[in-house]
Amino acid sequence: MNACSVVIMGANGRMGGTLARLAQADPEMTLAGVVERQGHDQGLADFGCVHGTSLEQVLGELSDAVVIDFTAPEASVATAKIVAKAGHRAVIGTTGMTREQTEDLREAAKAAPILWAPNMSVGINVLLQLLPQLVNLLGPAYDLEMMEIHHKAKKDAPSGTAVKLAQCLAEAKGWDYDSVKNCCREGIIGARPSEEIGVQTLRGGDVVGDHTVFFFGPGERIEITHRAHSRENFARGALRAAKWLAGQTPGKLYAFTDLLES
Ligand SMILES: NC(=O)c1ccc[n+]([C@@H]2O[C@H](COP(=O)([O-])OP(=O)(O)OC[C@H]3O[C@@H](n4cnc5c(N)ncnc54)[C@H](O)[C@@H]3O)[C@@H](O)[C@H]2O)c1
Ligand SMILES: O=C(O)C1=N[C@H](C(=O)O)CCC1
Repeated sequence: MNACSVVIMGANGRMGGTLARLAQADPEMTLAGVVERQGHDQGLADFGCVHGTSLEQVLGELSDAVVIDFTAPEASVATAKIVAKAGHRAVIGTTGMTREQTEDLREAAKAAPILWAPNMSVGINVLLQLLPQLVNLLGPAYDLEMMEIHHKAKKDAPSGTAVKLAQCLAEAKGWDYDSVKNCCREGIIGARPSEEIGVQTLRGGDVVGDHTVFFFGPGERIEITHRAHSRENFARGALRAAKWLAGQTPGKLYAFTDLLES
C-alpha cells in the first residue's frame, strides 16, 4: 500500500504541530510538506520535508498530496482554491467560516476532493447522527440548549462544533437555524420562546473542547456531554480523513459523517 503524502498548513499552530507529529509517526503516511505564514515560519526545516510560506510552491514539488489545514478561515479558503487548481486534495478543520466562505469551499470541492468538518472526533460525529432521533422521540415539550467551553486562545464563538450541533437540532425540528439561535441573553429577556436554541460560550484556561446539548423537559432533563481529552483526538480523525479522501472523487464538499457512513 502506498503511503498517503500529507502537507500540513499552519504547522507551527496547536493543531498543525500535533498533526505533523502524528503524521510522522504513522507508518501509512509520509509527512511530505509543511507550510506556515510569513513571520511564523521558524523551525520549519526541522520537520525534514519540503517547507515554505507558499502552499503553491510546496505543492509544486509534490504529486498527489492531501493538504491538511487547521488555520484560519481566509487561509483555508485559499487552500481549497489552490488544491482545486493544482489537482490535489484537502482536509479542512478550520472553524469560524462565514456563509460565503463555506460556499467558496463548496465551489472548490467541485474540482478536487475536499472534506471540511468543524470537529474531527468520532464522538461528535456519531452524536450528530443520533441527535435527530432524540429530538423526534422527545417531541415539542423539550427545550433545546447548548453550552461549549474552550481554551482562552480560541478566536471564534460559538465554536464550529456548537454551530454544527445546533444546526443539526434545528434541522431535526424543521426550524431555520439563523431564526431560532440565541447566542446571548441579558437583561429582562422575558419567557423563553419554545422555538429557540440557546448556545452559550465559555472561555478559559487550556480546555481542549467540551460540548453539552441539553433537552429540558417537564420534570426531567437529558444532558449529553462530549469532552475532548486532547488535540490528538482531532488530529487522528483528520489523518483518517486524509487517507479516506485518497479514494474519493470531486463533486461534493465531504463531511466527516460521510466517512463514518462509508
Ligand atoms: N475540526 C476540528 O476537529 C478542530 C479541532 C481543533 C481546532 N480546530 C480549528 O482549527 C483552527 C486552528 O486552531 P489552532 O488552535 O490550531 O490555532 P493556532 O492559532 O494554534 O494555529 C493556527 C496556525 O495557522 C497558521 N496560519 C494562519 N494563517 C496561515 C496561512 N495563511 N498560511 C499558513 N499558515 C497559517 C498560524 O500561523 C498558526 O500557526 C481553528 O479554526 C480551530 O477552531 C478544529
Ligand atoms: O480549539 C479549538 O479551536 C477547537 N475548535 C473546534 C470548534 O470550533 O468546534 C473543535 C474543538 C476545538
